[in-house]
Amino acid sequence: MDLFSAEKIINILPFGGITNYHGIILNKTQCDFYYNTLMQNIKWENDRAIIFGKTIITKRKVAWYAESPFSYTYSKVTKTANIFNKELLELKSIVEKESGEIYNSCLLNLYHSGDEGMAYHSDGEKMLKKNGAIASLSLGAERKFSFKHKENKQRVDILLERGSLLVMKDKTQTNWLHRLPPTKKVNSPRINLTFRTIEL
Ligand SMILES: O=C(O)CCC(=O)C(=O)O
Ligand SMILES: [Fe+2]
Repeated sequence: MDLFSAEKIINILPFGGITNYHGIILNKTQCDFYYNTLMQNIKWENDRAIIFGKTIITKRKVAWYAESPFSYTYSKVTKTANIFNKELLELKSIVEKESGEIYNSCLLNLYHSGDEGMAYHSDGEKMLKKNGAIASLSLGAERKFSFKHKENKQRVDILLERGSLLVMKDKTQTNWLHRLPPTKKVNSPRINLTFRTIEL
């Protein structure tokens, strides 16, 4: 984070956590380049989710990348992380500079259209550093993102612009759920990268 960009960073949560919206941090050329390259080069896989005790395959695709090939268990399946490629290392460095935090892994999501989203959850897995920052970078279609407070159900919505950065930290995951609602208004793909710190 540099002194000149500090003024446009805002905490969008009224209480119970810090989630800073940094606005657009990538220019159009960078957005196009990374969107196209990641679409081609990432080892996208279908994701699994457990709904009412049944494992289903989601249309949304995912991929885990990290500094080292650590194993992780997700929806009862153990997988091994891919190693960061050149483009992910470049984006990690940009995001680290902008957020003032360091990350060692990245979960990527590919939503082919507005039909695909992600249900309310918080990212509090045991492997994640407690109250560590999660930095979310958006490419492709703009989508609405929603927070809901776990106790009083208060909602906060934000539009995640192309090339923008949202950093969830402090008590955000303890007190708030978040989701990417499906929408009829979008019919082009979105790629989201969430940089995280895994305790290895
Ligand atoms: O797609 C997004 O903007 C958020 C994804 C997310 O919440 C997650 O991967 O945990
Ligand atoms: Fe999440």
